Amino acid sequence: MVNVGVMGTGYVGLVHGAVLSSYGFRVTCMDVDKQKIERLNQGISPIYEPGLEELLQSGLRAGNLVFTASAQQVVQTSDVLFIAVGTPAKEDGSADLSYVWDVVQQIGKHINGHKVIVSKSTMPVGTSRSIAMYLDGMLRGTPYRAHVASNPEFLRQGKAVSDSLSPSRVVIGAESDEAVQMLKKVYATHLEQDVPFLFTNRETAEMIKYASNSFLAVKISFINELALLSEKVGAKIQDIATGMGMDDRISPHFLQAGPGYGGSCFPKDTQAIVDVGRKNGEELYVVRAAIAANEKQKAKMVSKIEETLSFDGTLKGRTVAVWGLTFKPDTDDIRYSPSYEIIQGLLGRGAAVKVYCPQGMKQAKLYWTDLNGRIQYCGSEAECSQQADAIVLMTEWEQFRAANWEKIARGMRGNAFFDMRNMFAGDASVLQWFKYYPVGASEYGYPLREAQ
Ligand SMILES: NC(=O)c1ccc[n+]([C@@H]2O[C@H](COP(=O)([O-])OP(=O)(O)OC[C@H]3O[C@@H](n4cnc5c(N)ncnc54)[C@H](O)[C@@H]3O)[C@@H](O)[C@H]2O)c1
Ligand SMILES: O=c1ccn([C@@H]2O[C@H](COP(=O)(O)OP(=O)(O)O[C@H]3O[C@H](CO)[C@@H](O)[C@H](O)[C@H]3O)[C@@H](O)[C@H]2O)c(=O)[nH]1
Repeated sequence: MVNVGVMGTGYVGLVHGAVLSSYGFRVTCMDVDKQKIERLNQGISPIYEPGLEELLQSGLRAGNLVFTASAQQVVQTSDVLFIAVGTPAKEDGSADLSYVWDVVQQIGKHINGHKVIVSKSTMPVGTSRSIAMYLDGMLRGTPYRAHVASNPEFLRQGKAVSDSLSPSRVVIGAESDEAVQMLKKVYATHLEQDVPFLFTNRETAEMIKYASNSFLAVKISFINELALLSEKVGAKIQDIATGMGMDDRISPHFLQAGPGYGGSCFPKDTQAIVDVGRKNGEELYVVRAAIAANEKQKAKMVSKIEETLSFDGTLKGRTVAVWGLTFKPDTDDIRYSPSYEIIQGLLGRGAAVKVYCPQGMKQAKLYWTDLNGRIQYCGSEAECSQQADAIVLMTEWEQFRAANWEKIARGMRGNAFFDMRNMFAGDASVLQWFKYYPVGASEYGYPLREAQ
């Protein structure tokens, strides 16, 4: 049986390690964050991800999932090592590969046999080859070999466990038989399940990851720009997306207009591919435009609220209830969430801001420290809306559907409802209580669908 090592226990490392342990592999997960490792050893997940904690606990109980802070232990007990550390954006938009190189150095230092090294982290084209060259240099004069492969990860947060159990595809960029054979063993379950596999070279695998994320970001920015136009010309963006999506070549996915994309991947990966383009003398105009349109979208959402609510060109004296801080539902991740910029925009125009999020408030208090003392954290959507002039729904958490609308509306000072996710478009049970402002349709253009 193959011994698997995972370096980095963020979303990708943890979910990948836990899923492989559920397939019966002995998996050692390593992280430099000792507190995280301590909690993981107690079966406590450091992130909110449906189904993950159960998987961690069953791996720990079965004894085939081990957490350690020792790089030596993970390197020396594993046949295959997955690199799953962060590759965040630097100030200039390029990918910060310092965590990746820390891990590679640890591998070179502790290596005690032939190993297959697999990058799951999203890395600019050429990085896997550089890692291979670096390790070859370090191992010169020893009997050991490092076979380096790229195996990008496509999981979505909030659906990470199910995406890992049933991935859309497995992409393997490998240039040695040892690496290919090892990854076929690791992914034997997916091979049996007829998950599509693509074997290619390392550069192509690295590019597929950036290409996929950039393309999805382009799709979102495209529909968001059309949403802004639709508001001006009396068209309805949801119907436009439905009509476009009826063409298989376009598909209806990733055509939900909203306040702009966020998260730990699209914003940094679009910037990183533009940076790679620039360094190679190719301007990626389409991706650059998607980034610019995303910034515009967030600013436009603030202007829309301001234009609707302001008395005297500012939002002084207005109270806004923001529902949802995470960049999407079913995660506690607030990285690059559009909520942050919308809140900043509202505060900058003088509004008082109250917030509520089912899972994101702990992280927000911890990381959005510049907002501490400037916004009021509330215990529920109803408390958040008390005496507010407007609700701004930022994240489409399912629990919002069960809100007591009459109670919420009666507890408010005003009755504006900005639905940045079009979650309640056409829903008469909600619309009867509010002046409703969706994204991508003029106020009078609704309901989009006839209320049942
Ligand atoms: N989050 C996602 O949904 C997702 C999906 C696909 C791909 N990716 C990519 O996967 C990579 C990891 O993303 P993430 O969101 O899981 O990261 P993360 O930021 O959540 O976690 C990274 C982890 O690596 C640890 N780490 C840092 N240096 C280390 C070292 N030297 N040794 C061991 N551990 C170390 C950190 O302590 C942290 O726990 C990134 O390149 C990202 O772009 C992320
Ligand atoms: O039609 C849509 C779809 C998404 N979004 C927004 O786009 C962002 C990203 O959403 P999503 O892609 O669902 O979340 P992630 O978990 O960031 O997953 C993306 O980024 C991961 C990290 O690279 C990849 O692995 C996944 O395949 C890719 O979907 C969020 O702010 C969403 O609200 C929209 O505004 N409209």
